[in-house]
Amino acid sequence: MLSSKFIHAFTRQIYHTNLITSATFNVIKKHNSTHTKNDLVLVDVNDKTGFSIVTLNRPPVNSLNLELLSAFSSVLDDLHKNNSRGMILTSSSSTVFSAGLDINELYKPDMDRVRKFWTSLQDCWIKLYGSSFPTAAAINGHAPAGGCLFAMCCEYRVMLPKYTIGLNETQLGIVAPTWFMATMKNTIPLRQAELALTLGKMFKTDDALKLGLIDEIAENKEDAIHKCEIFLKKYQKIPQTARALTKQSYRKNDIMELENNREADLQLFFLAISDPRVQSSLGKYVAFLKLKSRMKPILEAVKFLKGIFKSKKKKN
Ligand SMILES: CC/C=C\C/C=C\C/C=C\C/C=C/C(=O)SCCNC(=O)CCNC(=O)[C@H](O)C(C)(C)COP(=O)(O)OP(=O)(O)OC[C@H]1O[C@@H](n2cnc3c(N)ncnc32)[C@H](O)[C@@H]1OP(=O)(O)O
Repeated sequence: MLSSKFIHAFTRQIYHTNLITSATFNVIKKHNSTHTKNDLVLVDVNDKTGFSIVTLNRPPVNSLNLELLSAFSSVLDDLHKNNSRGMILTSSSSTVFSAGLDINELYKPDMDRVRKFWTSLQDCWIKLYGSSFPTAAAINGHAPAGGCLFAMCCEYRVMLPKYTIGLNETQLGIVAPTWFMATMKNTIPLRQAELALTLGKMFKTDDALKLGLIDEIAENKEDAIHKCEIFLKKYQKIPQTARALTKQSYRKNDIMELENNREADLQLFFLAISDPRVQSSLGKYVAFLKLKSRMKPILEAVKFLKGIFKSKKKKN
């Protein structure tokens, strides 16, 4: 009953998007690139392929706060309305794809804002994981937690060498929501997902490839985007509605589970972040991140000096 209702709704939605005239799409094409409020998310449409490159642009680490999530959510709406031919998700940072949820939204939160924040995150996940258009992630930097989640929502992942990706929540003393877990279960083998989730494991690029958490390794960002384009082009020969319905049917149980329990999920989140032990873990983590950031110049100076000593030793 539920599934036929769901398929029916999605079929209507997809037929609806197919019927949207190309006029709306041309508006985007003509301008070629569109930027959201505050430029937190940049959108560039490739005239030749019709693929949109969506760039998360919140320096320094693209941590996902309410404003970034709201901007991303409306970009996903636009792509859907404009019957996008495909999306490539990437980052404007040279070392971080996304640092995941902004810890400042979770630590000592303002309850009004945190409700909007969590609802926006739910919106983004439902729209991205269930998108009718095909998606690929060009992971040009570290992708912990929420960063990994958004990459896993895409159907294909290309990552640059020597970065890390994973759902590390347990390391922070928090529990990944069930829909985060479901997304990982849809990406890597079940047992590996359980181990990765309970250990809060971050995988280096090579290991992520072996595990199937990513699909390819690229030399640099341009190469990653190119590889994503090659993937998206494969769908050009496949009838659009059949492809979209297959994807959405495949993911529908996970999506319906959240759709039907959004308020309960929100309440569970409130309960979790109100727990003094969770707040204490988050507080320690915020302090650790700040300390690490401040120590960076010292660590870099030590590395530099070590290099000089090493080269002097070699000469002698
Ligand atoms: C039933 C439910 C139970 C419990 C629910 C409760 C909560 C569960 C909800 C959801 C699950 C959580 C999902 C998440 O996404 S949590 C976020 C996890 N993210 C991380 O652990 C990443 C932390 N960051 C890093 O590891 C590094 O920053 C990174 C590798 C990404 C980049 O390293 P780099 O050396 O390039 O930069 P840094 O010097 O470390 O950072 C620069 C700057 O940015 C600040 N920063 C970093 N990450 C975050 C973040 N996630 N949020 C906010 N701010 C962040 C860092 O402090 C530095 O700031 P400053 O000190 O001002 O320079």
